[in-house]
Amino acid sequence: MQDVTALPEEIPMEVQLTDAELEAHRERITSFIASIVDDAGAESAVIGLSGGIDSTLTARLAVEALGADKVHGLILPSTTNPEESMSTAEKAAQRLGIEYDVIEIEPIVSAFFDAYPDGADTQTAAGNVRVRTRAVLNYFVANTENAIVLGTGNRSESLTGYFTKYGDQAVDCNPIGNLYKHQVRQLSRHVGVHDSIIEKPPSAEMWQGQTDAEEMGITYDLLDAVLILHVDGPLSGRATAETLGVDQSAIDRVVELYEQSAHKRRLPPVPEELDL
Ligand SMILES: Nc1ncnc2c1ncn2[C@@H]1O[C@H](COP(=O)(O)OP(=O)(O)OC[C@H]2O[C@@H]([n+]3cccc(C(=O)O)c3)[C@H](O)[C@@H]2O)[C@@H](O)[C@H]1O
Ligand SMILES: Nc1ncnc2c1ncn2[C@@H]1O[C@H](COP(=O)(O)OP(=O)(O)OP(=O)(O)O)[C@@H](O)[C@H]1O
Ligand SMILES: [Mg+2]
Repeated sequence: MQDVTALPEEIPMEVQLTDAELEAHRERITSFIASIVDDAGAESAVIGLSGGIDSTLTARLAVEALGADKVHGLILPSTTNPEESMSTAEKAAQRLGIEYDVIEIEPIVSAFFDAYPDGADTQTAAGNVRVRTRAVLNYFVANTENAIVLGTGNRSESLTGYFTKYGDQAVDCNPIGNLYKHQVRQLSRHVGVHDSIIEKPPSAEMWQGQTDAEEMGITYDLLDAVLILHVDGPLSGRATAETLGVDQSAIDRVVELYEQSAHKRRLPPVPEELDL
């Protein structure tokens, strides 16, 4: 796996956000959350808490936007979540002073596996059942409490399709959706998310030992650089590889992830209108 821990300084990227820019993002995101809830006539927001950086940052900004009494955390452990992650999620909820429930999802997941045993041992298919089960619970609570479901998706995940269709993507809004993963880390530091959460390797925890970087075959730092320069930016693939000092194969991998996941970034298509 290729890595670039320190990107060459001459790369003209908005990689390092200044304090003023981070404050602007904070302000934009908190007003966004407040207006989404308000415009929907909702009373509060629901968010799944995993003990990871995306959900901890989003929950923190939601508390800033709405107040702690208007944010409801759901901690939804399964057999594939390390206990440490779930206790980190609980501590984060307690630190934020929000109401939270811990609901074990394995009995629900087992019912799916009993109903269709062929998929139970298929790593991604089974993991996606866990992710989609959480989405059902998020909306069960949102419907009950007249609440909005806050998503935690970021731009790096969106552009690579690194999420479960109608799973963790099944939400009402994505407050940190404009931020690349390294910017999520910067904003998390800026608002005071605990270092241990910022430094933990990102993982969907859909199976034991899973990490985002290993599954995607690229680190977030390199992924973000390629997204910024090539997928979102003006450089050719070759110029991006040369600028970053990495093999073309890294660029090809990112482009492959981006192209293969186009279907996850649009609404389900319908046939063209008949011209009768
Ligand atoms: N071209 C196309 N046009 C329309 N639909 C298409 C399609 N290709 C596949 N599909 C549909 O999409 C399905 C595959 O997509 P999906 O069901 O999402 O499944 P898939 O993309 O295979 O798996 C989800 C991926 O997201 C990762 N993930 C999930 C959840 C959280 C996180 C995290 O970072 O925390 C990461 C997970 O590790 C895995 O790599 C296919 O079964 C098919 O139904
Ligand atoms: N065990 C869980 N309980 C409740 N929600 C969860 C759980 N696992 C995942 N989620 C929800 O799914 C989202 C997507 O997971 P993802 O791993 O991308 O984010 P994260 O765990 O917050 O951050 P990261 O793993 O990158 O540090 C989480 O942010 C959270 O909202
Ligand atoms: Mg995670």
